[in-house]
Amino acid sequence: QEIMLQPRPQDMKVIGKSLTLPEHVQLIGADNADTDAVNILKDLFAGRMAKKGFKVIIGEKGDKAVKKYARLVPQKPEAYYLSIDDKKLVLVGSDERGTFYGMQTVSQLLKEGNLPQINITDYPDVRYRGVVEGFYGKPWSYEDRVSQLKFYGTNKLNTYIYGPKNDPFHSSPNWRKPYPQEEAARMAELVKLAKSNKVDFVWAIHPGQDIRWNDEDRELLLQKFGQMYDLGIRSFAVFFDDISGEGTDPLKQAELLNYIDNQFVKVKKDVTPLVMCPTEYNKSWANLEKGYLRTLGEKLNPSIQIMWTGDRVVADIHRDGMDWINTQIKRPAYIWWNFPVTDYVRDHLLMGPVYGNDTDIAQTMSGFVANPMEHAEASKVAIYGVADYTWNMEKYDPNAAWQGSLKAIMPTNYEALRVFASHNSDLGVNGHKYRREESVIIKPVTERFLTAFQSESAYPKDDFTTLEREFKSIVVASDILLRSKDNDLLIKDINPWIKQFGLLGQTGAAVMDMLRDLETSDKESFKLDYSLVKELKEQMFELDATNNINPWQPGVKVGSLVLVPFVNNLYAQATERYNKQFGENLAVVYDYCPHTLLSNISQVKSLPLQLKEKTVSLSPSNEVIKADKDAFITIQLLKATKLRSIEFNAGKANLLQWGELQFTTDGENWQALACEQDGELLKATMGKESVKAVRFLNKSGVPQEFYLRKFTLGL
Ligand SMILES: CCCC(=O)N[C@H]1/C(=N/OC(=O)Nc2ccccc2)O[C@H](CO)[C@@H](O)[C@@H]1O
Repeated sequence: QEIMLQPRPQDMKVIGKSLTLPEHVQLIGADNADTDAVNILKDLFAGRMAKKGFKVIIGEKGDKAVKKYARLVPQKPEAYYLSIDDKKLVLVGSDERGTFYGMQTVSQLLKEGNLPQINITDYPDVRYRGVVEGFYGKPWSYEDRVSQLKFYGTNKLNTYIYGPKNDPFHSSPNWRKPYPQEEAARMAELVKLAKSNKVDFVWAIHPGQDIRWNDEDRELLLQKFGQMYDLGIRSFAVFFDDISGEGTDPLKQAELLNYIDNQFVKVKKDVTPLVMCPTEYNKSWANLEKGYLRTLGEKLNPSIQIMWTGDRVVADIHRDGMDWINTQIKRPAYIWWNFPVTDYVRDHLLMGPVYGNDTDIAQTMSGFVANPMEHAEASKVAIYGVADYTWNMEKYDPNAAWQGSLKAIMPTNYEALRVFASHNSDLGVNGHKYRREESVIIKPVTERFLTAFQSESAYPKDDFTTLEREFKSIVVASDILLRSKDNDLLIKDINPWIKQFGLLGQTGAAVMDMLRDLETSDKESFKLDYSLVKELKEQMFELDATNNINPWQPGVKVGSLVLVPFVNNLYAQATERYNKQFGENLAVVYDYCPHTLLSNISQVKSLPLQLKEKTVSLSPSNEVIKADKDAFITIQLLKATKLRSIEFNAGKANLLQWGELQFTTDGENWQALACEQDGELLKATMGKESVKAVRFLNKSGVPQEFYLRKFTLGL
């Protein structure tokens, strides 16, 4: 069958039938070839080394041993030429990484236990490829990072940027301080592991929020870089994202970076080009009159890489957007792709395919790094796709890469993981309005089925069977994953979601049973299945309320785009059908949120409302909210209700000087709420009226900035 390699090689030709592994292998050139590559080679052919036998000729262009083949290697970084026939295996790298990557390919070819006869000429399309650990939330563990770096070596990714927002020594104010001994030692170990996997460990600093543009801070920054250099770091980045104030000045930023470039990078000689993250890092924030980007483009030394997230903070990358930014910054942008990061939708997992980026833009970018989830293992699905996409962009196939990633991270229980991942790929409603496909195969069946059921016409029997099988396969997949030994790190990390997924499968199956009971007019069974669904939904609610607790998007959501709405709607409508058919009055329960968010602040108006047992809340967001005068945020209830509590936290203690919490009983006339202030938290003292809506209003007559920490009504 066709040989599938990850990433897909640029050019591959099978030149004969596969051979059995040779008894004796004679290494030629091993003492000059890349050590890491030779180590893999010796593992692969362990026990077969001999003075005479099947020749394995290995080396980099310029090595004597491979002189004869040097012209066959592309003149590009990290390229290699691999040829296997019945007499010999030849592997030539354009550099050490090329040889190492060629050896990764040999390792994949030998997986089947035999030796294909093949010619491969290969090289990466994008220069810097990999991951930026740049999310808000719990940084990855040491164990996570070890597993990641090995994964990058196997998948030919050459860049890992260390920039976790919540690491105090990465960001303000402690970027000035050295790491404590223990942490420094762990970092040094990771750097060594990165090196042996041909990964640049890029240490990023995030000084912008409190940096002073003076010699003292400049020297402190160089000192910190020097300390990191002594730990083995040879690649550095400076992030100026998500800051306000003096630190956002492009001239000062450029001067500082050029100084670091001239006084540190150029002096050390073995340090890779500096990478910087601008304050205006996406097109929707670019202020062309101010000329921030143009200033950076003009002033920054040409070798300094400038990061870019695309047209918006979270966006897929397209040709026109690349042409636009490259013109502004006068160099190819270095893409920071904010996927599969979930620090703004923490209750969701993103395990679907990598898709949506143009495939004709490899030459327009100097780098492409993905910002992952705090769930390191689960992020490997997307990282695997990025490895394939950035190595051979034109030929990238999202679905093939997705299937390959699932097999790579769970070789035995691949099928169970595929079922799980296929229904856990969308983000749900979110402030960035970025969405993904989910439950793609079953989606049309659910729509067709629900339409048929609602219109009282007979639903297609095979659709019923398809749906019933899908829910059963979900229950089976969940049980298999919970016991799987394929990848303990993964199963441990996403355990709550796997359990929730199993409950969803059971709930769906029970709803299908309710429909069967209607068909057979079996009232008793219907009532039992109805109670079972009610119980299962309460278990899901309970699991959602007691796992993955965090102040932003708490809880455990699965199948939120298609399956959950489908099961909820069908459950409610089957109950309505039962009540009508048998003159009963079982409670008809939907789970959608009946309340409404209204706002004239663009960053806020598409945020989701979260309905819990006794509260309705606005989902908090990390970002600074820019509110013009008369800006408002309103939670409007389905019907006027006596409220238990009203809480509002905008991360500002002086809130009541410019803002006001108000309520209305009729949706027209607003009156101020008397509040007590506890730090930044506003608590309204409750009256006896029934409230139709509550709003926060900027009544200062001037724009204000604040954070959305909490806006919760107690029902
Ligand atoms: C070059 C990209 C910088 C970036 O994306 N920064 C953060 C980031 N920033 O996004 C914002 O919307 N930031 C922001 C918006 C308004 C005001 C201040 C910050 O979004 C990601 C997803 O949430 C986070 O993981 C990142 O750490």
